[in-house]
Amino acid sequence: MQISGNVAIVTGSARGLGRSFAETLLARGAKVCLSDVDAEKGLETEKELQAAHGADNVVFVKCDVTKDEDYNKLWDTATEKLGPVMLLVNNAGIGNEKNWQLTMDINVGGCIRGTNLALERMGANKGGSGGVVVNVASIAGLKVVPFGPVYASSKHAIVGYSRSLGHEFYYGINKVKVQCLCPSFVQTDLLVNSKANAFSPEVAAVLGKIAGTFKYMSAETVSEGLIKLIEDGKNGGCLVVEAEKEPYYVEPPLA
Ligand SMILES: NC(=O)c1ccc[n+]([C@@H]2O[C@H](COP(=O)([O-])OP(=O)(O)OC[C@H]3O[C@@H](n4cnc5c(N)ncnc54)[C@H](O)[C@@H]3O)[C@@H](O)[C@H]2O)c1
Ligand SMILES: CCCCC/C=C\C=C\[C@H](O)C/C=C\C/C=C\CCCC(=O)O
Repeated sequence: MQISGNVAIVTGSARGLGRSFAETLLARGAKVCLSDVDAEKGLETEKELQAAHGADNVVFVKCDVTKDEDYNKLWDTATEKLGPVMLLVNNAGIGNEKNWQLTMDINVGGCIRGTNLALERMGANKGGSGGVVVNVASIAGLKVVPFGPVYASSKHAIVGYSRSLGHEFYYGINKVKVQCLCPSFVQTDLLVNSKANAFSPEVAAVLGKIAGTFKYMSAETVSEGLIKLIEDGKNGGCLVVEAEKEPYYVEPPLA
């Protein structure tokens, strides 16, 4: 899909990777609707990005991805203020092994709620003109993660969901491409919060050593991966982004 001139929604974009995705899409000529459960930080980010990219190109709408009614309002406001939405990046996510229900509801439920709404609003079979959904999974959706089994299972679910819905069978009906992005580590608040909500002190200690164990990438490196995924337009594509490697597509076995 061409990015310039199109309208995108990015969930969880008040900070971290979501903010970087929004900045990169804006730099490529898209209009972006920021959204987050944290309205204070979201409005601060809106102000900064409007100053950098133009007040008519960025808007913030509060949306808790666990709430259907918030998603509906988000889509309506984005369309009203920026134009027809062609790209949804389901990015909001947490790592809370203690509150596993919340982790599943945000990480998996948020992607499914957002994707369902996107199919309803963009689907060619529903009067829309098609579009693209990118679900932000993680390399934790493809690997064993001893320090985060709940987080890993939420990300495995997103990979399976995106690859399945990204099947040609669905595209033939709705003309909406569904893809997923699987980054390795980036230093964001996610890691800090995951450590605070770790399953046990032993696991928290392991999370405290991530910096010395794995290589971090910049958020910009991951954002370049997002752009590649959107521009390649590989329906059902699952793109891995790791430090010091070119981004690469994976097809888990038994496909
Ligand atoms: N940081 C990494 O190393 C890394 C690697 C791979 C994938 N990811 C994924 O990238 C995404 C973004 O993570 P990040 O590292 O930028 O984390 P982050 O904590 O910096 O940002 C997450 C954002 O999501 C928002 N959020 C939390 N709950 C929400 C809800 N219910 N509704 C709406 N917004 C909500 C937060 O307020 C925050 O702004 C997550 O899905 C994460 O799993 C992160
Ligand atoms: C308790 C939650 C787990 C940690 C969550 C915090 C940050 C998350 C970052 C990313 O999503 C990556 C998470 C795990 C990566 C898993 C394996 C790393 C293997 C890297 C490699 O082999 O190169």
